[in-house]
Amino acid sequence: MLLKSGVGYGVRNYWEVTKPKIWYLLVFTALASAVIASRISGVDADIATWILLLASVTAGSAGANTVSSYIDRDIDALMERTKHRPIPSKRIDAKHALYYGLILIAIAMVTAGMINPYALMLMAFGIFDYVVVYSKLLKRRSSVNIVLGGFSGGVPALIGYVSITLAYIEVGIMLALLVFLWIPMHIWSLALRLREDYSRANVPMLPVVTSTSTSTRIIAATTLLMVAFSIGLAYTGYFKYLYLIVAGVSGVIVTAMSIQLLLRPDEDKAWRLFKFSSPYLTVLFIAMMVDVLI
Ligand code: HEM
Ligand SMILES: CC(C)=CCC/C(C)=C/CC/C(C)=C/COP(=O)(O)OP(=O)(O)O
Repeated sequence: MLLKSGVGYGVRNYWEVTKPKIWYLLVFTALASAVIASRISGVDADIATWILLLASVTAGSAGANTVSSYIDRDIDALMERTKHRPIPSKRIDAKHALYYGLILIAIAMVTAGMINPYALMLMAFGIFDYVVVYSKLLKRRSSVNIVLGGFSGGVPALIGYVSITLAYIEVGIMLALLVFLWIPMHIWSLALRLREDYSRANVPMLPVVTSTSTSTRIIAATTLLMVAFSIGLAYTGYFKYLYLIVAGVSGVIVTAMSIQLLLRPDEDKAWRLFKFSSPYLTVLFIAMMVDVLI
């Protein structure tokens, strides 16, 4: 029975406004990067660092998503995909959501600062890039909004890495870059499937402002670039054969899906590529973690 009033109802709404199904993976990339950092460098962080990392990236992602939901409340009300969210559906007062998001961001900054200055600086950058650069400045103005806004997506992985060590920092940067390169396939396949929705809200996502053939060509090209980079990671000497096999097999699958979308574009193929994108990234990070742990 879905609660329609009372404490449980409020808690559910304040949980939902943070877009938890998104930040689960953001937090996972941060923790996975921290495990990789720990094993590659041999640094054994204390439990407090792990708890602070979990708290800061969860609060930072949840807070940034909540503030972006406040910023996007007008366009969210116009899109089928988002109009039932807590703010447009008036289950949470917009201003209350803003204050809530800002409190979460404050918690993220304090806990990141308790880890080290690098985590704090990266947290500030990641939140600024997503809330200000992407949500406030670019999302409604530029068809390449996710390029500059995409840096934020890779930041949790880098925060996870620097929370443990700066040794072999190139690995942390490569993990963040992998996420960054993954974003175009992730969002542009969704935007292709929901182009009418985005068009109604005047959000110039690339598939809205370009033809289907152009956007599917760009999706296929960015997917190939991401797959090549992911397989290249296997030859850096930090990971072993399991990751190479997983990156190879999953890379072939996601490449085939993007080429199928290019050759015979339709909404189902776009949706399937979008839905495959998150498990794909998850599996890559799991394989890297297992490779450094065994
Ligand atoms: C600028 C960068 C990004 C944009 C514009 C973006 C956009 C989106 C959008 C519009 C959705 C659908 C949300 C919904 O309808 O509930 C979504 C889902 C999701 N995003 Fe992203 N995303 C970005 C980066 C990321 C990053 C970096 C991660 C994690 C590393 C991520 C993880 C997810 C997950 C797990 C979902 C749910 C997927 C599903 O429902 O199967 N996103 N994203
Ligand atoms: C360091 C740190 C914590 C950084 C924050 C990283 C972060 C929250 C990235 C979120 C990326 C994302 C899911 C965007 C959703 O786009 P959208 O707002 O266009 O999606 P929507 O249309 O579903 O609202």
